[in-house]
Amino acid sequence: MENGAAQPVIVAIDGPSGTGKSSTSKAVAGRLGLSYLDTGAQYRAITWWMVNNGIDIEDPSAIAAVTDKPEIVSGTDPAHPTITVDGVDVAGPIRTQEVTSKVSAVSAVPEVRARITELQRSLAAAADQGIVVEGRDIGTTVLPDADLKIFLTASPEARAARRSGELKGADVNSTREALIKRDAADSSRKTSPLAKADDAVEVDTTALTLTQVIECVVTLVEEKRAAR
Ligand SMILES: Nc1ncnc2c1ncn2[C@@H]1O[C@H](COP(=O)(O)OP(=O)(O)O)[C@@H](O)[C@H]1O
Ligand SMILES: Nc1ccn([C@@H]2O[C@H](COP(=O)(O)OP(=O)(O)O)[C@@H](O)[C@H]2O)c(=O)n1
Repeated sequence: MENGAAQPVIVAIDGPSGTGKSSTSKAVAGRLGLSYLDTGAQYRAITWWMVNNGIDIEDPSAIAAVTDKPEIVSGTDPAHPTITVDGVDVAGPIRTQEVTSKVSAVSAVPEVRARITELQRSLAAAADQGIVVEGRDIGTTVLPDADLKIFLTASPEARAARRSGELKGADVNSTREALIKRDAADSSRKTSPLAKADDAVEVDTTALTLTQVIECVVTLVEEKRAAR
């Protein structure tokens, strides 16, 4: 147990939008003293840069040609996660409706995925205590050897209600349609689509509170550590 606890632990948390990945991952990492990485924020950051630089989002070759240009830096402290592009704090701008509506197209470009995946692997390797990495393809592609893989799900209705609660005044029906559209694009792309890894534990969060989901994941991590 003591030896196990000293080894870094890698946790992959995947799932569609609004299933609770960010809130759960941040809390679990904070509780267990691990680093935390929001990979969606990285895809949003590169999308923000493309939009800001007038790159045609509909043209994958235009995106591929400039993929290496922006410098994307993620801070992995779960109490204070950060994201910068060329030194600029973009934590706010990456959450706009414009970026949200364009991120699936940018993140489907293989060159973008290759670059961001490499960044993610180097951050995971540098995390002394271990890390919770959340996204869409972490268990399947980015960290296939993760110690624990979780796949969060929830009904589209629950996810839309959660998201429109965050976006003040947003209509639940249009939020639901936008979520379904983004999930479909993320699940159907050729390169590392949103998917559950065969060895992931699926947790349906529809009827669970956030606290219950956090407890469930913390218990699973502790069981993994104890079994080492
Ligand atoms: N089990 C849950 N029950 C109710 N609300 C939740 C639950 N999990 C997350 N939330 C809320 O739903 C919203 C979306 O959660 P978030 O963690 O950002 O999801 P994701 O990262 O999967 O898109 C947040 O406002 C969060 O507080
Ligand atoms: N590992 C990942 C994470 C996100 N993404 C892309 O980035 C988008 C935004 O991810 P996010 O996690 O911020 O999305 P939300 O579910 O929080 O709204 C997703 O819709 C995907 O298009 C991805 O392709 N691969």
